[in-house]
Amino acid sequence: MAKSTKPKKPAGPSGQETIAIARKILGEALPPRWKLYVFSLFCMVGVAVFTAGLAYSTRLIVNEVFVANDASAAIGVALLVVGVTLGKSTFDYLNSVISVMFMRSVSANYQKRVFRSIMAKDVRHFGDQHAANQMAQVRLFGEACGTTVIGISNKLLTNMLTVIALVIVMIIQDPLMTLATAFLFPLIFLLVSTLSRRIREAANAETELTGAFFAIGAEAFQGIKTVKSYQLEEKSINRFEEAVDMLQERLLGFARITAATLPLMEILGGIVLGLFVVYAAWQTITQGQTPGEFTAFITAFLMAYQPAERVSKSWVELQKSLVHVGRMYKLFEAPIIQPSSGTQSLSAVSPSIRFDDVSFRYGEDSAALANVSFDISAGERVAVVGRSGAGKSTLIDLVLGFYAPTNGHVLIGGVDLSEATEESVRRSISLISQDVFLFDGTIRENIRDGNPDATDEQIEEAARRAQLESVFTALPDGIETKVGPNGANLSGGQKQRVGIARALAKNALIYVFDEATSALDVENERLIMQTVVQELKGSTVLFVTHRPSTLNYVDRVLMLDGGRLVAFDDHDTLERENDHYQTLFDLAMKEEE
Ligand SMILES: Nc1ncnc2c1ncn2[C@@H]1O[C@H](COP(=O)(O)OP(=O)(O)OP(=O)(O)O)[C@@H](O)[C@H]1O
Repeated sequence: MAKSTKPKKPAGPSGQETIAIARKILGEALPPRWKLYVFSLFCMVGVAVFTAGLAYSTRLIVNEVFVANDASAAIGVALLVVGVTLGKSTFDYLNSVISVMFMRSVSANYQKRVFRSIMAKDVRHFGDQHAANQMAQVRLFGEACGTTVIGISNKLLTNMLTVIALVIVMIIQDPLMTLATAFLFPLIFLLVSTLSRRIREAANAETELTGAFFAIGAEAFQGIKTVKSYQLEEKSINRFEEAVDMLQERLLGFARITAATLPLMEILGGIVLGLFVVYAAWQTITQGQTPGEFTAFITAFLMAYQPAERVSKSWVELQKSLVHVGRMYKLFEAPIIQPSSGTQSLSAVSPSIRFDDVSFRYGEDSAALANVSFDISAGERVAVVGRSGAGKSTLIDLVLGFYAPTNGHVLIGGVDLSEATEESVRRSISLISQDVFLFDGTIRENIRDGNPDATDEQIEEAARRAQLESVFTALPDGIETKVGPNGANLSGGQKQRVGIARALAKNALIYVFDEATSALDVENERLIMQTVVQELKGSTVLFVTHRPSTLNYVDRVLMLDGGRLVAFDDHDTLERENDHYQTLFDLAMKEEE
């Protein structure tokens, strides 16, 4: 289920926090790309100098050609103007290309980091968030990093350098008037900081809205058969449209704020121009100044105005990206709770399993497992049974080290899982679940995922042991058949057999079959269970099951009810000695029918 799409109205980060985030990302992103950056700086200075040169050349045009009435000077001045424009355009072009290279490189780098960081989270994190939502974060955060770095280090800098160069031209022409225009700066600062604050407040909700947009869409497509068979198209469409409208509203809000920047800046500029016309007329009449000086000043002012507008617009847009970058750092910094993060290896231990007074809660909910204690010997085969919600999957997740117990200890071969390395826990236990997940590749590649070091013969042997040979005869490319996205080209039973082959290739100490044979018919289940019993002699095997036939292959039955261990012995003894056992067993097995 996607989380609620309704965004809270969170306060954005403060200006100081924003500056700290900006410094952090620049500190990380610029040093490794310093050569490119130095070249980019060179281009920025080039753009600024040539732009100022262009403004200054208007003085020559007016004074040398028109005021002096010298047609012969026109060619020289014209060539100069073309040369200056060519220089400016060349640097502009180079600067744009470099900034795209820079931006892509930064975005790609952070997209990889965000993905890696999400992958490192424990499984609980994935239960809370839709996969599409997480992918939206990967994309949004990565792109925000690229936009931020390039926004600050290139766009802002180029425009600021250009403004400085043009202000120098203005000072050369008329220092007094330049000083008079300085009153604009506090006004611009006030305007920009007000808009920035509003953008930061608005940007916080964007990640959730974008996530909801992808999550709701993906959910409908993934569950398309359910959607169609229950005629839920309208419901899915309405949910998606609601998400689109909310995102749209937010994006329009951003657009309104950013779009307000330019007209407001223009009004300020218009006031300065009006004042300047009065001042220039007075100077010409009373002080006898030449029109060339005024033209150069006005050109420099007008030319400076554009980059100044761009500085303020980029600054306002930057606030939005910085909010996303801030959220990304929070993701990086959030502690990763690894249930097994010790130093001990499980590779040499015998595969016994001990639960020592284990309890487990999901958050504040009531205990999913309460005071469970048992010992499973190495090499034993145990069926884990119980009604729906009894705690079977939770127990298995604790054995797999996906969660750490809230109380008590889980030990494998005498080693507490909290003291074992995560890598050795993963390597020692093999899970074969009901919903087999396959990657989009060949059957061979999927089996190899169980053991990347396996030889081709070992892979084929694992396929044979999982009764896949009969499947291969029906598939044109045999073991090289492409399974499609999540095995879409295979039947449910074929997928389960590939999943079993992958687990067998792993050569683990402990095997957990979580309803793994539920999609197989009785005959195929029998064949596979015989294989499992024969081939996994040295390993400990747990079967979570609702099928009574599984009991033919196990030594003992572990029964849970309401999170408590209610029975643990061989089936016949339990039937004989435990009054509740048969009733509970029948109820648990009925759920299969
Ligand atoms: N991710 C979760 N967050 C909160 N509660 C959960 C979560 N997973 C399971 N539970 C709760 O924990 C209890 C045990 O669930 P569990 O999935 O372990 O039962 P189960 O015996 O495997 O059920 P089933 O046979 O239906 O798969 C249930 O009350 C369930 O609602």
